[in-house]
Amino acid sequence: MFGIEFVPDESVLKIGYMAKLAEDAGFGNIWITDHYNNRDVWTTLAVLSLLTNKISLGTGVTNPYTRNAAITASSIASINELSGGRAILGIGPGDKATFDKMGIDWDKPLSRVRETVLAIRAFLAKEQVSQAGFKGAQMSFTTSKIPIYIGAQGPKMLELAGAISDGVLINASHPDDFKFAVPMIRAGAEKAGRKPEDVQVCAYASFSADKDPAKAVNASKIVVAFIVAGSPENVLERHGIGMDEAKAISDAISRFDFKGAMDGVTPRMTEAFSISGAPADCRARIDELLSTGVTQIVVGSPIGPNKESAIKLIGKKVIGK
Ligand SMILES: C[C@H](OP(=O)(O)OC[C@@H](O)[C@@H](O)[C@@H](O)Cn1c2nc(=O)[nH]c(=O)c-2cc2ccc(O)cc21)C(=O)N[C@@H](CCC(=O)N[C@@H](CCC(=O)O)C(=O)O)C(=O)O
Repeated sequence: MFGIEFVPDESVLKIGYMAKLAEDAGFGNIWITDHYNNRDVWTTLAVLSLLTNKISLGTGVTNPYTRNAAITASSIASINELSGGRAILGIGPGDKATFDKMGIDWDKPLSRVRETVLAIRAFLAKEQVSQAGFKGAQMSFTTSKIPIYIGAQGPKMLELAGAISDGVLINASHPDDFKFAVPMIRAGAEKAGRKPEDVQVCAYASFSADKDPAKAVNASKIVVAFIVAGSPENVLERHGIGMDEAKAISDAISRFDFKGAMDGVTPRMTEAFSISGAPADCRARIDELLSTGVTQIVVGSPIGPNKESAIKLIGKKVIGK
């Protein structure tokens, strides 16, 4: 199964046009990111509900801090009704950097995700909800079942996702990251008495495809730079990337010296943090990921040097392969 990520940092109608392209190219899911400074994720999903016919539509990912469980339940149920049952809720603990700017105290993210997912499930089942601080709140409408996926990287979040979610969206592109993550998801599912195969494992990867592999790799550099700058030490170590190299990139980013940051991106970093190159290169990496237990590839930013031609190329030469 192939998904595709769109970041609503351009007009919603432009995203709608690309969503239709993706549906026609054979993608099965669309994931819309949720950050306060971009177009609103729910407005975007509503427009996509009307512009597409069969592709699933999800938040990739929202969070439990900027909207409470009742509002998120109402929003995803409205999208599900509007799209004829194609909605998926993707929810993660959110971005600390973003919350710092919003003055939101990122306290107990693990517990907050757990209690929010369980409350949303109760709202969607039209129950009277008196958990997570609610006092008998209840939805006035229901729709068909909505899968709930969790965006996770850390060990405890991965285990939690295995225990309570229908799928896990993991920001990673390399088999070594999934050899680390999949056993934790499975352990979480087994501890909760679930079958591990009931939990979809999605490689939410930085992806860049082009007939010219060098052009594809070059287009991925800015995204890889941000991933390197934001990666915890244990992940950098796993890929043999030095803290000093990562710090040089993160310093360049904080100076808004994006060219300097991209110049600091090495082939090892591109290999570790993106799926990029010609279609055959991408397909080879995908096959490696599938062998680790990954069940869905999410084609994330930048998609390619030219988004529209990359969507068509991936449809023909990667999905269609
Ligand atoms: C909170 C954090 O979890 P994490 O899994 O590393 O979260 C990293 C990301 O998944 C998270 O930031 C996501 O929201 C990022 N994210 C997005 N975040 C956004 O805000 N918007 C997006 O659009 C978005 C997209 C996205 C797509 C895929 C994906 O995988 C992640 C994405 C963590 O530290 N986890 C620890 C647990 C920490 C812990 O134990 N906390 C305890 C106690 C801690 C304390 O006492 O404070 C608790 O919360 O109860 C762990 O898993 O081991």
